[in-house]
Amino acid sequence: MNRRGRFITLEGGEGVGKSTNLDWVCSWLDERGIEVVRTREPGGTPRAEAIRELLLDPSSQEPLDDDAELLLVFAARAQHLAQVIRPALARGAWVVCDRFTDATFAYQGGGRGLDMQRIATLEALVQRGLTPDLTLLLDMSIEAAQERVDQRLGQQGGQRDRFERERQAFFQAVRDAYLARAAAEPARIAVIDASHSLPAVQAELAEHLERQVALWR
Ligand SMILES: Nc1ncnc2c1ncn2[C@@H]1O[C@H](COP(=O)(O)OP(=O)(O)OP(=O)(O)O)[C@@H](O)[C@H]1O
Ligand SMILES: Cc1cn([C@H]2C[C@H](O)[C@@H](COP(=O)(O)O)O2)c(=O)[nH]c1=O
Repeated sequence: MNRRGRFITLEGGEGVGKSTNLDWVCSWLDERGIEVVRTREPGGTPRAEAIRELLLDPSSQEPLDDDAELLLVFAARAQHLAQVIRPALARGAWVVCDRFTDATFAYQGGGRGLDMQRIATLEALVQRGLTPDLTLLLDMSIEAAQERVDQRLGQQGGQRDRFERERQAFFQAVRDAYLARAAAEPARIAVIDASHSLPAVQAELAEHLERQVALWR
């Protein structure tokens, strides 16, 4: 693939501020004249969003098998890559995505305890070498992030999805897996202290984005 754009992902556990900061990252790039495609996983296309519904729906009485969950995540990703991400990168747009495969290693690998090597095999099959140029990992304590989730649900209403209903140990394993990936790939994954105020978090995000823009030009 003739890849001209850049691929930025935001990652982190529940409630760390990904959606809030995704808006800000997109505006920051837009102000610099860069074409931005804002998207998310699981989802990003109508069919992939339908898979997202299956994954997040807390109401079904039928438990979702861990392997089925993993394969659904990658099925949605294959569709998203084909319909949105690869075409956007090929025409030179920058893709900013709320979660990508680091989330699979963190949630299905760390949280569910699935074999990381099996996940890596699916990653190679589906992505064929396409990985993010920069990953902004928002990190903070589980307890403080849960307070933010409660605060958001209090303000906006809605119910906890299937993942948000998991227990504390699951979220701790997710966080540990994210941090392990960041330690293994420090050149790609920047860890941002998400417990800071929004302006402080965004100042740190800007430093990483500046570096990416300088590399690109
Ligand atoms: N740095 C911050 N300081 C204080 N509050 C924040 C900060 N960042 C985000 N918030 C607030 O925390 C709540 C959760 O933020 P947001 O929805 O962006 O998180 P998220 O990571 O996308 O969550 P989820 O994974 O559950 O979708 C929101 O009410 C948001 O306004
Ligand atoms: C990409 C991806 C996502 N998940 C989980 C993580 C979240 O709980 C939900 C998505 O909802 P949010 O609005 O982004 O918080 O899906 C996952 O388990 N595996 C993945 O690869």
